[in-house]
Amino acid sequence: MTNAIAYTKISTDEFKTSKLYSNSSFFLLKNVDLASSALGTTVVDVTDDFFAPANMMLNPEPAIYCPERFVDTGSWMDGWESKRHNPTYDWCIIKLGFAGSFEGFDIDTSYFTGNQAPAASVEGAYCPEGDVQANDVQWTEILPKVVLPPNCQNIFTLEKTSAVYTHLRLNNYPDGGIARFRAYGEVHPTLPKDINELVDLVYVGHGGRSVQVSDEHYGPGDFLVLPGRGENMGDGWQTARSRVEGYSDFVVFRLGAKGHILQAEVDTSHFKGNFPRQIKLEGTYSESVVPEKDAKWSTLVEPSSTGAHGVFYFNTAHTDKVFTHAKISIIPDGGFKRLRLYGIREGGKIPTLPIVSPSIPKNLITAEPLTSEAYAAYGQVIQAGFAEFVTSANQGTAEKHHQVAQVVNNFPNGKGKMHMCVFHCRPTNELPFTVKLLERHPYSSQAFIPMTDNKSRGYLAVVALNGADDKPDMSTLKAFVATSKQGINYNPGVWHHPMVALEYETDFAVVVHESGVPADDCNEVDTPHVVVQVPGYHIF
Ligand SMILES: NC(=O)N[C@@H](O)C(=O)O
Repeated sequence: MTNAIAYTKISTDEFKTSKLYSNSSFFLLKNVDLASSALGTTVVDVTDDFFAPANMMLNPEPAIYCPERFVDTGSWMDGWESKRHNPTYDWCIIKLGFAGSFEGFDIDTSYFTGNQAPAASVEGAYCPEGDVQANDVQWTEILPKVVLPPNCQNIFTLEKTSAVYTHLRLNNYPDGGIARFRAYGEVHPTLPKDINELVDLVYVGHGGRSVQVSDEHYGPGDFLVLPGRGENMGDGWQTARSRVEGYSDFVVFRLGAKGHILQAEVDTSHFKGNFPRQIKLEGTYSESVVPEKDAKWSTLVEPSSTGAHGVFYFNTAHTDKVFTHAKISIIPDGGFKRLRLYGIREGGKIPTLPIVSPSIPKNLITAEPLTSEAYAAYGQVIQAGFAEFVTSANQGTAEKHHQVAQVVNNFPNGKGKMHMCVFHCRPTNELPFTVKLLERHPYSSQAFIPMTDNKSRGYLAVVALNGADDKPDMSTLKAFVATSKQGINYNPGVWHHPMVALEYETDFAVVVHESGVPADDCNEVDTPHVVVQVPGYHIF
């Protein structure tokens, strides 16, 4: 169907002041690149991407060029590149992370100099469910066939906003390479039907958009409201270093829906040396896209500290008020990964406060520091300084801390033999850590004693007592963070997770009795999944 929208091709310089990019109040909102993989957009199907995979077009990072790099199909290219001599044309169907309407496109042929796609067009389809390639799905041309010079951005603004689509089809005439495909527009918000449901009012999928940013030197303010928690610091908002006394950076968001803001979540994941010393949150009500200069701002969260690589929750003031915009300030500068503003839309029923953040998994426990007292029901901590009986030893050159742990052999008929071994443990790369199984040694205690070269952040001990059904009693599940100066001894029959070393490879000397009969030496069971967050590590 060809009812393409009239368009204007603009230069790269004009882009920064065009409606596609500018977040000044003169133009419409700064548009978001709905084709970005950062929004969850993916390639559904492509006719051919022999030289380079189509999904690379969706990478939010700019394309790069590595002329010296070759792969088995030819030159390595950063983008989509189909093979030569297509008698008709290639196409690529992408499923948008969020349905949206469009203001323009950038079909970027950077670094494709003799193998670029000479021409392209863009179509859209609205197919929230089912197969977008089914015969009854209607595809509408949004951008007609346009010429693509090599090695440059090709930016097209539409004379009017397109309809709302869930999928785009990029047609590549007849074949060749496209480095990046940007589809600038606005998310078509999908908010829960139940107005009393707690929602993240600033989330991009709910229509949240940045409308003013003081500085986004290293990463755009929009990144704060993207899905997920990103992969690294590049997925967050980050400013330049300020050198002015009393300075602070900020982002003003227009909420996806006006409402009561009840709790703020600030995620500083991967911001380990540049997280904000403090944050401040304000709200206002304005019918304008960008609040007026004299807008009245209410302080929802007074300047409050954050920290490295973590998630911080702040209950807000003025929960009775309805806001249309929120302003998050970072003092003095820096950056963080995500901002969530949990609230109730105007007209909805405000729940009992404070709320429990919906981002905290229901099956979450937090690891606590390992101490003899806290661990007593499960076994003993092997460390100096806590024994009841200490004597001088080694001609006065040492102290002997007596009987810090009970080494127990309950094997019947003397079947168990004491063994010492070493566990060389690689650190977990999964934090928060999900417990899915536990093990026990029915007849023997088991001691783990770290032997580190001081490169250890310690380890995680997850334990549970035995239940009446002879399975782990999950109500007694606890998680402890042990330092590299603490050993741990599991009492016979105490359920525990296999060793979880943190951050560095760690060797453990292990003392246990074994009979050589597997069922008597160790039992392992699957458990309901429990998420363990470890303070100071990547946490929810
Ligand atoms: N990527 C790549 O090698 N492309 C060229 O070989 C070509 O366009 O055929």
